Amino acid sequence: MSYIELKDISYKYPLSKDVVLKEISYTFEKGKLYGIIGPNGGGKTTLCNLIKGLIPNFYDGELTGEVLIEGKDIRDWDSSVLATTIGYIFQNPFTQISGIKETVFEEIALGLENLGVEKEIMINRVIEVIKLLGIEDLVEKDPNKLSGGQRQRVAFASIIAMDSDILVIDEPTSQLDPQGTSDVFKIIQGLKEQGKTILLVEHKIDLIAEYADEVLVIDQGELIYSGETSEIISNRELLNIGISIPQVALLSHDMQTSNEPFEQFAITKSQAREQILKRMG
Ligand SMILES: Nc1ncnc2c1ncn2[C@@H]1O[C@H](COP(=O)(O)OP(=O)(O)OP(=O)(O)O)[C@@H](O)[C@H]1O
Repeated sequence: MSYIELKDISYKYPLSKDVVLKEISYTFEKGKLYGIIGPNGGGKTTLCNLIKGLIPNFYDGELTGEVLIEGKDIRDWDSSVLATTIGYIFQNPFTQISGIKETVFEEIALGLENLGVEKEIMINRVIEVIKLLGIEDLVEKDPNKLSGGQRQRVAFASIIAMDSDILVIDEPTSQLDPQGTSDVFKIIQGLKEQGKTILLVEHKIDLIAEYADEVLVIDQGELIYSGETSEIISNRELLNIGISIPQVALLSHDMQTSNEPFEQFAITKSQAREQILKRMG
């Protein structure tokens, strides 16, 4: 069933000469994780801004086509309902922090406070999220003095606290080390298991291979490939536009042309391991 629908979307920012999104149509289903990939400047963040409703509500510009959420045009949604239905984790965590709260605890509570959630429920919810993310050491800290990686975790916490049904996450691991990246992806997987619909911009293709159900490739404003993850990210044509494909997928391609191909095309290490173990009996 279509949950979010883009219908022939084209968009130009007020000050840009060029159209930044070009005739994009796609249907997103509830509870799936969608990876959005593509070269720099292709339009991924702009697409996120659109789905979050920042375009056209915050940015002007020229927009044609429709964004429907649960069948209703995004322009007809009440802005406060939209803000709670869709959580957005910005690419730059420095812009995510409100700047008006003195502690991380208050910062995480801010969205719930704005919604007028009862104090006790709010406190319990914030504590729950802090434990979930393992950021107990940050609660008393000044959010304005955190490192990029810490801000990224706090941004996650703030959004999870809101319990939005749709999460638009723009490069969540750009400021994180490998351990932090793996922790964040465990959280994203947990959110998916809770039935959230997740749109995730991420350059790390191995993570997309492992976690995404479907992938959209955006290049120069056009949706050039879209569909089921293994089909899209095993496409060697991606290399021509500067997108890497997982090493495991390259290995699978080699295997397909060998005398003993894999029974199933592998795009993650665990899938390749399974194929190899099968082969070994
Ligand atoms: N506020 C703005 N006003 C005018 N042009 C903009 C604005 N924001 C982005 N652009 C332009 O729109 C195009 C798409 O940018 P966007 O940030 O959506 O791409 P992206 O795929 O997310 O890039 P990256 O991977 O570098 O984050 C770029 O040419 C960019 O310069």
